[in-house]
Amino acid sequence: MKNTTNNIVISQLCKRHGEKDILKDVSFEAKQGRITAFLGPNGAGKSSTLRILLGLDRSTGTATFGGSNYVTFNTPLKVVGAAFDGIGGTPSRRVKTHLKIIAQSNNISFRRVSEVLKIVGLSEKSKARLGTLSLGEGQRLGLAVALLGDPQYIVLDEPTNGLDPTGIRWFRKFIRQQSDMGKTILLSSHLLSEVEAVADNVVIINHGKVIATGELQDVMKNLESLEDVFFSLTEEGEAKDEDFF
Ligand SMILES: Nc1ncnc2c1ncn2[C@@H]1O[C@H](COP(=O)(O)OP(=O)(O)OP(=O)(O)O)[C@@H](O)[C@H]1O
Repeated sequence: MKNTTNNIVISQLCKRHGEKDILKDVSFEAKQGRITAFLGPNGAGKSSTLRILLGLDRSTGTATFGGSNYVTFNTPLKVVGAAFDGIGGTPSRRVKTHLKIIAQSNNISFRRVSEVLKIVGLSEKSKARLGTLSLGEGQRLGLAVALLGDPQYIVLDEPTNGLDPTGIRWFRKFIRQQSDMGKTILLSSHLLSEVEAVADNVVIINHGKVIATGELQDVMKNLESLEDVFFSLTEEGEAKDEDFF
């Protein structure tokens, strides 16, 4: 039986920038062994929530991994693997060196570097310079970094951006394998079709407010697609953001 204590719990996050409330009492859970998609149109508040979860920004409310704040972890990569847009690092640095530097900072064995490169299909690029990687290869490298410490929690911001159809198919299989291993997975997306293909649970956010949450099947109940759910739950017109599809 799967342990259910390794959950990501977001509770009552409120965040204001100037006059604007960008997060309004955001609460939800991502459960162990499940893929939870955090879905919403551009500007809905997804990245802001994930940044708070990863200790990169502050707010009221709490955001925890198995009951602990990200900032309390001494070697965070061994607990949480996260991938955001961009891979960082100097463009002239080689892929393997990049991973070794990150591994060293978290007390992770260099042996793990070759392992994660193999998992994400980048072994042949280990000597390539970061600046020469394609967008999709950069995404894979971001996933390699996330996996370095073999973490329980995986948090990914728009992980399929820049991937071609083969890459997207690969990603779906990859992330399912990770959840089957009992990992807790939270990924953000503004693409409904992507979420429908990969998620067990879904949390929909719009204008900084969670408007639906639950098992994908339940949220979709009696509706043909998440597009219908989204339009049925948001104000007509306002939510019709072409970029959402
Ligand atoms: N530092 C900041 N100062 C002012 N406003 C901000 C700041 N950071 C975010 N915002 C605003 O907060 C809202 C939510 O932004 P956020 O990046 O969280 O959205 P998102 O759902 O991740 O969107 P996308 O899909 O486009 O990445 C947006 O209206 C954005 O302009």
